[in-house]
Amino acid sequence: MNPVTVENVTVAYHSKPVLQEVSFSVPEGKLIGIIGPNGAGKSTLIKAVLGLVPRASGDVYIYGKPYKQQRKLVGYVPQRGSVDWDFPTNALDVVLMGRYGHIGWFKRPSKKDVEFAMSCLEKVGMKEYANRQISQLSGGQQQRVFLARALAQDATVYFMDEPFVGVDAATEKAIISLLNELKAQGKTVLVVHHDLQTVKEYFDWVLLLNMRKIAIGPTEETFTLENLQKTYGGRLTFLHQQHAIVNQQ
Ligand SMILES: Nc1ncnc2c1ncn2[C@@H]1O[C@H](COP(=O)(O)OP(=O)(O)OP(=O)(O)O)[C@@H](O)[C@H]1O
Repeated sequence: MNPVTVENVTVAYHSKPVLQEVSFSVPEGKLIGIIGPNGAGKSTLIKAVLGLVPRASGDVYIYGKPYKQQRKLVGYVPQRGSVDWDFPTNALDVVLMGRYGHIGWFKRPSKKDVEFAMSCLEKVGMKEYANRQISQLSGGQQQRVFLARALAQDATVYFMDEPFVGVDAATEKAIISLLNELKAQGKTVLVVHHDLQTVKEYFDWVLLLNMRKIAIGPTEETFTLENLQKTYGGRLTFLHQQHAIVNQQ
């Protein structure tokens, strides 16, 4: 069964549509890049799947059932910029938030939960920052803490919104090896991604989006100049660059 199925989803902000009749399914155990220009509706698509913005129409299924019934299966890494980092909390507590689906909101986390959260921090190289206030972490370190929180969720399907933005090369490598680890465990990971140069290297599948679904499928067949042209429109200089990228690889 498909981990994610989106059927005819339309989303409008203040009655202006930003996603129109988007339909697709993704296969299990793949890393899938969501690619498209600024304002294409990539973040909105993720939020619509997770029920964080209302859909004007359409349905979303996670392993064949509505998201509400499958919440526990789904992990989310929001855009770093969308979070209030001044909120007074430390890295460990942020990661423990990922466990609440398992713990229940009104119970205290057990020793086991804390140990598991610490092991997630260790995986992203942030164990020694467990007690550090999140406002006192660098952007890349904050991003790693978010990934640790997603790992703590122990989900089956992950949605990540631009996890590579503002991180250094070492952190980018750490994140991509983590994504590959999740994939090796049979998990499905959908990632909003901007750097077209790394698409072929990182992703098994791509979803090209610009208000509508332009194309979806295995990267090799789908990440073509023709599809990029359809996705990015007539930005000529830009497309020349893409032409070089597509031809280089
Ligand atoms: N809360 C909101 N209220 C009104 N309009 C919004 C809201 N959030 C997003 N939009 C608009 O919806 C469109 C799609 O935004 P979205 O953030 O989904 O695009 P994106 O593809 O993720 O862009 P980017 O690559 O710049 O992050 C944009 O035109 C944006 O201005």
